[in-house]
Amino acid sequence: MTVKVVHVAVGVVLQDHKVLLALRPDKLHQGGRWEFPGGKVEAGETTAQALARELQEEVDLAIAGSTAWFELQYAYPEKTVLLDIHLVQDFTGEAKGLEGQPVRWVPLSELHQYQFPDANQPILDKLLSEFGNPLRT
Ligand SMILES: Nc1nc2c([nH]c(=O)n2[C@@H]2O[C@H](COP(=O)(O)OP(=O)(O)OP(=O)(O)O)[C@@H](O)[C@H]2O)c(=O)[nH]1
Ligand SMILES: [Mg+2]
Repeated sequence: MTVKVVHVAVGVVLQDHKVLLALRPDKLHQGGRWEFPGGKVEAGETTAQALARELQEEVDLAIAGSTAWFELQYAYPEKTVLLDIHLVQDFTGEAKGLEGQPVRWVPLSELHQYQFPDANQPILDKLLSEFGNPLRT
């Protein structure tokens, strides 16, 4: 049996040791968890294009570009996702939840207080190991 894999562009948007999180509405898959903004890559789009579109649509940020960071595949009971994670450090605009969702700039040192989709643990680990060094400000 072939499993359909949903390709998702995920943006880790960083500014001053803070990362942008948005709360997934309860009715959605993994609802009530805090996510890195992003969404499904549509036919004919590159991941970077999909990410730029999603960040504009969801949190009102215009990004100047993004850097592919790493990918991870995760099998939820109901679907399998391929998270294509990009770093974003160059953008304009003030982040706001255009779909009514709360958004927050969260210091890396406070990430452990948030609940994320089950697939996200490797993203959090890598974020803290590469950017979370409190000795470097
Ligand atoms: N955006 C985002 N999606 C994630 C993360 N972690 C994770 O497992 N996902 C999963 O990736 C899938 C696609 O994300 P999405 O719901 O944002 O897709 P989308 O914006 O295109 O939504 P739509 O289909 O309602 O238009 C969801 O099943 C979601 O649970 C994350 O950190 N950010
Ligand atoms: Mg989305």
